[in-house]
Amino acid sequence: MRIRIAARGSKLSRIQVMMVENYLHKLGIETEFIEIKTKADLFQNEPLSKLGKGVFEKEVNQAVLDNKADVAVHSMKDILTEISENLEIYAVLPRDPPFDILISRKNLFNLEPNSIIGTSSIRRKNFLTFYRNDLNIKDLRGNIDTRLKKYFEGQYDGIIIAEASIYRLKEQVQYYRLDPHLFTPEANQGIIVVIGRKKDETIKKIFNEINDKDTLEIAIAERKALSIVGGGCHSPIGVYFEKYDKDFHGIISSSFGRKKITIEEYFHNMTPYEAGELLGKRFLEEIKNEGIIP
Ligand SMILES: NCc1[nH]cc(CCC(=O)O)c1CC(=O)O
Repeated sequence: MRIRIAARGSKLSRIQVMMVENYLHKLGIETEFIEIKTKADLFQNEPLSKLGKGVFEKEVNQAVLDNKADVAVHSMKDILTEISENLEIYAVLPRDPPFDILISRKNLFNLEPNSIIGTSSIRRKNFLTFYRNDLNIKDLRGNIDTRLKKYFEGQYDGIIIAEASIYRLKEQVQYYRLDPHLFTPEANQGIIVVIGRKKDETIKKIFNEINDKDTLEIAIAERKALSIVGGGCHSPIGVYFEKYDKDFHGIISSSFGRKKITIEEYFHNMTPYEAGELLGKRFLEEIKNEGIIP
């Protein structure tokens, strides 16, 4: 048995594939890596907002649909919009650190005024300006290793990225973890997902053994909450769920100029769909009450 795995060729993407391969090799299954170039790789200097939807995953998933590969491996937060009806989620790996981090020599509240902070995420920009409207936010694009290089070269006083990236690349750098109540991560951040063809029962079964059930439930709750509030890929709204035994704990938050709306709640005896839906609905109610949406 040999499984062909499609993914992007960036350093982070290759490591993510190796993490999936480790599980397969333990089951005695051989693997083959198939590198796919996506829009995000071909236009590394363009702002993501200009490239449109599906920049990280479209071509990778297409390789699976075309039977050039058996499965696709992605950062799950890059596939928050609906996937093709002929594809489905086969498995998720246990979640890596889900938080955002500030890579800097000073923490968020000790940075000098006018410090140059790099991020291209609208969610991160909005949270940053909510806490510190005296900072100088500069765009920061490229693969994670490119972004780190720009920081080490001194182009920025700090950059904000996902902790999972540093964890997977095993980079040694000083950083500060951003509290999920203050800086709520993007839905599904830190989760690696394997996607395959709907009808391929043999391969689906193998990944069923690898799947981390709690992580999948958390991922579903976060996706459900985001779909209720109408956010897609790279939404300005952060969503974060944790699971304790049978209970879910959820945070949803977004900054609107000088205002920040954050809802936090525990959900007892509920499915991830129900918990996600309730959290999303409470957030919508709140932004209506606050006059943010009519
Ligand atoms: N948008 C790019 C992207 N997609 C996934 C990750 C991090 C890894 C993960 O969340 O699994 C990153 C980098 C970042 O947000 O800093």
